[in-house]
Amino acid sequence: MKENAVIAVEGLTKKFGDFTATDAITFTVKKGEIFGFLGANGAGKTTAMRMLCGLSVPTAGKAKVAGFDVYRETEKIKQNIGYMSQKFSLYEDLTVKENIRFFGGIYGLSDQQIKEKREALVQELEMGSAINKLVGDLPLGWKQKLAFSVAILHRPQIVFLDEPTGGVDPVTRRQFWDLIYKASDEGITVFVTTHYMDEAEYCHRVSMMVDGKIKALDSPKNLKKQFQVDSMNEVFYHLARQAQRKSD
Ligand SMILES: Nc1ncnc2c1ncn2[C@@H]1O[C@H](COP(=O)(O)OP(=O)(O)OP(=O)(O)O)[C@@H](O)[C@H]1O
Repeated sequence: MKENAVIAVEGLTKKFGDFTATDAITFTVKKGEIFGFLGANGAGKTTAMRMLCGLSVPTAGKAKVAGFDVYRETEKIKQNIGYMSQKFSLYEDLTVKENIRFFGGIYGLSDQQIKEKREALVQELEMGSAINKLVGDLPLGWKQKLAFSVAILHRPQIVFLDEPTGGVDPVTRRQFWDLIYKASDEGITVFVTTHYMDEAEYCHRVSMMVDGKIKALDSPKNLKKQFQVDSMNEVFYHLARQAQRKSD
């Protein structure tokens, strides 16, 4: 593994029968880096992310996540990562406090650690008044910020975010990204999929996936230069229109 690489992927492939969902992808991600993992619907992002999280066995290729092998050390991987998706995050029928206690317990934190983390988190998110509210009753933007903070409660090496800000406006997304930058400054690596191009602009580097393959990978600035365009939106459009694969 390259020095400083917390994710190292080489020729990683996943087939479902004859269909190759993720096709020999190769890249590395550095400690503290914010790595955007982009692609049109059906490009193969979720499939790749599931392999990196130790939730799905690759068909071929190699990958190490937090120094652990995706074939043999999936339990170690799960202990060293955080995960947040639009679909699975917090329990809506538990309060903010109960969610923090529940996930803190799952991550193996002591009662004292959970209390300290909870106090810091509530202060950071300015959520003191909501601590005993049901998560289901909170505005979506608050839920997402809370879900992110809970996903890094145990200070994992890497946090995987699968379309974390779906459905909220650019201002709320920007606030969410302040939390991402803070985590990155603390050395947590952020691996994020998104369909929002304002978020792509916020990443240190972005990979663009088309039909299972990585077609471009660089900083937003260099990608714009490479494709001679002014925005990540145009970079995305340029690449995504090459896709043959139909989205679901
Ligand atoms: N378990 C499975 N069995 C068969 N095909 C699958 C399976 N999981 C995913 N696929 C197919 O693999 C392709 C890639 O899917 P994947 O969910 O990884 O894409 P994605 O880039 O995450 O898309 P989206 O942005 O819509 O979530 C799709 O064509 C999908 O239908």
